[in-house]
Amino acid sequence: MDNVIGLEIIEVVEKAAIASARWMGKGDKNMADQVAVDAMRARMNQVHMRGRIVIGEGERDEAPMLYIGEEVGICTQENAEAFCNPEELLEIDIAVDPCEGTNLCAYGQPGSMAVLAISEKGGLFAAPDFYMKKLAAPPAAKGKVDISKSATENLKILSESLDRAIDELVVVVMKRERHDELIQEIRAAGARVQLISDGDVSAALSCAFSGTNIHALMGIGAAPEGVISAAAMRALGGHFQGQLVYDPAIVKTKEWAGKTKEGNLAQLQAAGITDPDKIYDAHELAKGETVLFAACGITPGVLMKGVRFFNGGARTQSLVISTQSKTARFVDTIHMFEKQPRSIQLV
Ligand SMILES: O=C(COP(=O)(O)O)[C@@H](O)[C@H](O)[C@H](O)[C@H](O)COP(=O)(O)O
Ligand SMILES: [Mn+2]
Ligand SMILES: [Mn+2]
Repeated sequence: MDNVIGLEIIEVVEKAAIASARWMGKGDKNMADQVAVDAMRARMNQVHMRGRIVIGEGERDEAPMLYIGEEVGICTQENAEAFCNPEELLEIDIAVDPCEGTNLCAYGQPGSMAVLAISEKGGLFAAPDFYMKKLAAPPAAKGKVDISKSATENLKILSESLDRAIDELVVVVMKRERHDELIQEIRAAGARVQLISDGDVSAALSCAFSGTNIHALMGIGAAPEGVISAAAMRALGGHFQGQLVYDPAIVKTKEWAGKTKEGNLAQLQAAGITDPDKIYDAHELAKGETVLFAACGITPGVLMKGVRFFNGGARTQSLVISTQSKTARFVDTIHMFEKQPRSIQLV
């Protein structure tokens, strides 16, 4: 799978990132999202694969999305039988977030990116559009920290695993009312908190690389983003655990204000989730034999630069991670928009 689509999926995230970046700083998060969705879909439909979207995104906040169950790939085009034999093409499942951090993009803030994860059919957990409690940590702490332990206990374990004092640890937490106590606890334990408004995929991913000065992600974000983060963390050998959250009183968001715990539990049951309290590790959320992850920076982030436009083109930076080739590949691309570019700029 790696060789066949590895290179093509770089372009899928690049196209989405470029489209979204044109709306960077314009204050319109839906447009930033919509153009990324359209660009991702268009490029995906040229890839030689039989793909199925298992995680789209947007139901929760009614954002534009690639639909769950949507089929993508070259064989979904009109007259496809004239130039491809579906039986010969790879059947794969895809989790996408064409613009992860729509607010970040709309308001010109760091950390938004176009992102996707791919595995063979059945290889990715088809997470419902719920919330998820998450714990991400560096490879050295994998299997040692535990989402069922308190933040204080996990910080002690992290400190031992990384051989650094607790006050040398930085934990990323989303700035949300639901995290007020968690933030207090982390600070009381002596660690430092980096608050983010959005973009917890980037935060989870950053934990896997030493040198980012991010040592853990704690707290509750969205479940679809949890699966995408898990795919990357599995391939990188980092720690990732997730647990669905179904109680609106814990989540404390206006989106869930009208929901009930009982209603949410019934929804999970209907989705085939028999144990709503299950703690999933990265290998369960992204269990396929081969897992690919690709991201392209929209705005500048910890790991990737954002899209930089010049007259007639743009430069992007992407990251492709593969369990098959055991690589984390940073890809730097200059895109030429005109047939005869006037100049190709190293921006
Ligand atoms: O920041 C995020 C928003 O993603 P997007 O809608 O694609 O721009 C994600 O990283 C978070 O995981 C998540 O969606 C967020 O935490 C949801 O929580 P809330 O904003 O409190 O509803
Ligand atoms: Mn997102
Ligand atoms: Mn998004």
